[in-house]
Amino acid sequence: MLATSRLFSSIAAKRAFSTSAANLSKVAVLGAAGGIGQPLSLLLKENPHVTHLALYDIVNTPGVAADIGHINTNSKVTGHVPEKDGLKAALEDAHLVVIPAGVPRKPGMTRDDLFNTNASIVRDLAAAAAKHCPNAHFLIISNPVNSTVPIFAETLKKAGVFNPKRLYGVTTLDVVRASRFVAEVKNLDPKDVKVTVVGGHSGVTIVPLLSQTGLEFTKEELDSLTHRIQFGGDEVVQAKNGTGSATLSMAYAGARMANSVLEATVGGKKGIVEPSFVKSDVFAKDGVEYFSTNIELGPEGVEKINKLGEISDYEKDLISKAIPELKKNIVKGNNFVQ
Ligand SMILES: NC(=O)C1=CN([C@@H]2O[C@H](COP(=O)(O)OP(=O)(O)OC[C@H]3O[C@@H](n4cnc5c(N)ncnc54)[C@H](O)[C@@H]3O)[C@@H](O)[C@H]2O)C=CC1
Ligand SMILES: O=C([O-])CC(=O)C(=O)O
Repeated sequence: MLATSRLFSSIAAKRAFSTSAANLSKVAVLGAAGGIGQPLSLLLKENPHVTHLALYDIVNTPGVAADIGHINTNSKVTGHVPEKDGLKAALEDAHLVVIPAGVPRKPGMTRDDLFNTNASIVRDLAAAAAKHCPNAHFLIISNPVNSTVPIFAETLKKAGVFNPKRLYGVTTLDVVRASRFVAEVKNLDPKDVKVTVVGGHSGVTIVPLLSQTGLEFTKEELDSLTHRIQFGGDEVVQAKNGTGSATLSMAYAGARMANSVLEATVGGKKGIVEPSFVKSDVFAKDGVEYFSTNIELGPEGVEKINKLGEISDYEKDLISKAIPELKKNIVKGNNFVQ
């Protein structure tokens, strides 16, 4: 748990000076018994901002909650299944809802191949969230993120409770991977390598801006790193050989994103920047309603959406390939609800 300790050491230090209950909050995880859900819930149990961790899944959450609930941090842990209004109980009073519910890929599948199963799961969870915790912050992990975020937004809109500042498609894993892969090639410590990744979360829609790292790359390095960052998920899907996709690295990335949102919204910390697939004007002129760039978080959620900044011709070309695919994915999500 070294990485976890590092992730939360700054909060732990802060907590020693400020234990005000008003700074703490309920977090619900939907899909909590799954490959991502379990390690993510474990990491959230270590987060001192969390007062109550509500674990919801269609199966097995009583066991997961009993297990995680023995960890001696301050938060209460409850497990919920659909019976006895479990979803309502998990969502009511939630400040943050993290959603890794849905099926993962098998070799040979694209993320879009998950649409038929996951779209309705995400829509139904969004409808429940609209009813029971309309003001919460929502982190969407379920794939295909490029479509599930529009689905979640459209469902909230239908219920008249959509707040674009509080809906985040989780693309953190792309920057976690990019940092690791670039550090490997350049023989650096990943903690010193920050890579901005923009666009969406699938194949060519994932656009790393390697020109902004301050590092030099040969054309060969650019090609292979760009490909590895865009298709990093496939490496795990193939290695897992039919048993799923990234779960542990995703739990790490999801816990980092959740912590950043908590730090900004309840911890009062300023200047936190994370990438996220949000409602954005950056490519609105091209008909792209949602786009991931670095966003600055504040007490209300998304405070400022950064533009791309200066990018190379190589990256302009990548963007031009990402835009039509993104547009298609977003329209598909929107149409599913309308
Ligand atoms: N955004 C990202 O970067 C990443 C996204 N993912 C996506 O996350 C999702 C989950 O992946 P895994 O945890 O590996 O899958 P998994 O199959 O291990 O777990 C999914 C869980 O969702 C639950 N579930 C299904 N329907 C539900 C419903 N209606 N309500 C609540 N829970 C429900 C299942 O019972 C299961 O426990 C997949 O769609 C996967 O593609 C995976 C890795 C990275
Ligand atoms: O590849 C997948 O299907 C899961 C995912 O989104 C990732 O690992 O980035």
